[in-house]
Amino acid sequence: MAQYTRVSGSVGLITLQSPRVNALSAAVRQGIVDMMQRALSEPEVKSVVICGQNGIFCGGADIKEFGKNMSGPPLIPMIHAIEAASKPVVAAIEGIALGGGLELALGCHYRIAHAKARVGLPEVTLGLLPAAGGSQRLPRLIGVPAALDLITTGRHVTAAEALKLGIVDQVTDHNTVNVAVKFAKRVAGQSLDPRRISTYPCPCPSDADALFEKAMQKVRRAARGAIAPVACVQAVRAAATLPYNQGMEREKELMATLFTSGQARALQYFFFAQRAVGKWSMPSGARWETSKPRPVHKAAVIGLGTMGRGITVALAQAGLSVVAVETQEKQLMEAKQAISGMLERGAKRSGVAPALDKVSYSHNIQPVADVDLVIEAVFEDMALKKKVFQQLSAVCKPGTFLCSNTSGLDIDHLACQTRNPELVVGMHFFAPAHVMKLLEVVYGPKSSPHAVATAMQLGKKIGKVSVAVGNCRGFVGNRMLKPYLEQALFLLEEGATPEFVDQVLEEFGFAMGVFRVSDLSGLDVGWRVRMADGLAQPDPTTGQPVRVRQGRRYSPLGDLLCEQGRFGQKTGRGWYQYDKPGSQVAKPDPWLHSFLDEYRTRHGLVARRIDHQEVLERCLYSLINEGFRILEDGIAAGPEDIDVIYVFGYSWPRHRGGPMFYAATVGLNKVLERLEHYHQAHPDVPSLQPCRLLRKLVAGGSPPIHKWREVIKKVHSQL
Ligand SMILES: CCCCCC/C=C/CC(=O)SCCNC(=O)CCNC(=O)[C@H](O)C(C)(C)COP(=O)(O)OP(=O)(O)OC[C@H]1O[C@@H](n2cnc3c(N)ncnc32)[C@H](O)[C@@H]1OP(=O)(O)O
Repeated sequence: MAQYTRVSGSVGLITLQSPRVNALSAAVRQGIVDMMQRALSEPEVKSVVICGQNGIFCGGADIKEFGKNMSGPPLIPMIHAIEAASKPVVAAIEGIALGGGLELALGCHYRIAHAKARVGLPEVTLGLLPAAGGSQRLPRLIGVPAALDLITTGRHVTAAEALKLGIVDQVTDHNTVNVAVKFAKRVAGQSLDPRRISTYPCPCPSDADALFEKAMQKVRRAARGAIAPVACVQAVRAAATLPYNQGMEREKELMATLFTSGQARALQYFFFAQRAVGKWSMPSGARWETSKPRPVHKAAVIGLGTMGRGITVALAQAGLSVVAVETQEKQLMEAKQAISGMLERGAKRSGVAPALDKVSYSHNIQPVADVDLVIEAVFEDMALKKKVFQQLSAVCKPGTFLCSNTSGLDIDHLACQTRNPELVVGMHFFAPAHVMKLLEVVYGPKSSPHAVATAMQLGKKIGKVSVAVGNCRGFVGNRMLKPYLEQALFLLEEGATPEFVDQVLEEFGFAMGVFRVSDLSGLDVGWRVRMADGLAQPDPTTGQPVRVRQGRRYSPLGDLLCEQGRFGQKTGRGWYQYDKPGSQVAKPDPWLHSFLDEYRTRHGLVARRIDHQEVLERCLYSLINEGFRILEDGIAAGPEDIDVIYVFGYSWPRHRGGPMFYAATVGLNKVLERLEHYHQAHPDVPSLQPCRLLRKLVAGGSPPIHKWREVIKKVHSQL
């Protein structure tokens, strides 16, 4: 809807009204068309201001309408009519003007923004391009390089930057609508010809071909197979090389391909998935709306290794006071230096003062007595963590939340060490903790809804996307990773090379294949866990590693590499070789190939040709199958939780929506059929056995992903 009022005698004020972000739904578009007609037909009205209700100009097209039958007036003619109007139209931008919202503002003759407003064309993040003239008007207004940057990244810019770039004409600290109304009165009657952006020539640099070639290479490198960024470059190129009307035709053509693409569907699903995870629920019935978080002003971090340092930085940068505790004096000194460096570099990047004074350091636990929340980040060792939780429980003031950054240990065992187990939750950060967006908030059987709500709110405050998950070995992310890693090792045993497996996964869209990731994070990390689990020891009778452990197929390849001191990048050798320890350039290693040959011979394995399809299916479908088990077990509330974890924590390509959305795209019956096929070929690999929920979904006709929760509920009620 849009409301019309006459203000200050001669200004028609059109207010967009569509909670929460005044998206351009059919009703809003109809309202704009009708109210513009009214303003233009009233002789007393000399100029028009468009604004949005509740301090938000417009969040763009209504994404919920995509994929449905679009009704109401189309956006492009609506914007053209505004630009062609005979009376000046001023956009009063408060809050945000994004996507179609900014395109609407670009169709206006003037733009006035509040100092706190942000503008941008984020369509690329939804698998689209700015197709309501944005790709043709913005380069004409601010030039090709700046428009390419904004359109291909989708980044939001502040009002100050928008003014500098020339996107807005004025920025104000005062009431934006009042300022816009005054402005509209002043410009009434002035010629509008110089204000219609579509008539501007596109300022095009002399080396346009080279510029577009470079831009194309850059987006292709970053896009990991996403098609929208490429189409965005093509659309801007059309603006630079074609007259406006032909450019608009090209924009429409490119959009037609994107609009119906699977990638756009995946990215739009992912947009709503990110919002869905904030609406968490626990099997107990506790939910986000009814669970009140407690305020956290002061926090503590225990253990200042890599993770503890990153967590300290993330908390301090968000304005919290942090007590950083490290009992080893040398490590404490090093951590102080590292944390200060990270804070200084971060502050320089964002143009603010470094939050050095937010962090106080201690080599004992006493100063945590008055904090509101503690995050334990000591070495991943249950005995050590238990001891820390006992100490914290004794030292902290009543009501302090005690959180562990464990990546997979049992939260309940830690909660049992404390006087108030209801205050204990997991806060599983991902390295580097001040950079990675994901936070798994892990609730145990005793965790209170307040503790979960507080950890979720703290996550939001420090800029993380937080997902509430149940307590099990590896939680969601690492639990699903296990069968994926296992399949990758089995593929090596059967004839593949690390570089081939990685190539297939990188072509799929992962930033790095499984073996390159393993080299980066260090092979010894998993080795230590397997040793603690009694898996990595050689067979006591022969002294030879065996390929069966605990009754199922096991690959000791990773353990054997670790026994040789090959821990990955840090030792200069792992699944690949590196020029020197610490180097990041991975090269195939002939030693590793001979080692694999010898290994296969020793174990009577005959190498066979393994194709792309098998690598993808075995690695991804085993991971997806575990995802279904996680849903079946109630560890994640819905597929969106898993997908958000995988995109933000494990570099799953966003344009494929996450593993569960991908399974839905491939077809659940196909996933089931291929899992059955591989399980038949490898009956000693339980993770390939299709789980009950997957079978149930297929038997129920493979309902769309937004209906899975209903099936999951039924599965739970039958248990
Ligand atoms: C051939 C066809 C031609 C068609 C041409 C038209 C194409 C136009 C392209 C576009 O305009 S695409 C849309 C571009 N806009 C965006 O990408 C903005 C998306 N929104 C956001 O980034 C954020 O929501 C926000 C606007 C920055 C606000 O963030 P905040 O954290 O304050 O709130 P949220 O929780 O994210 O959102 C609140 C609420 O609003 C819903 N929502 C937000 N934006 C839209 C939207 N564009 N359409 C529909 N709904 C939207 C969001 O889902 C939340 O809903 P909930 O139910 O409260 O969870």
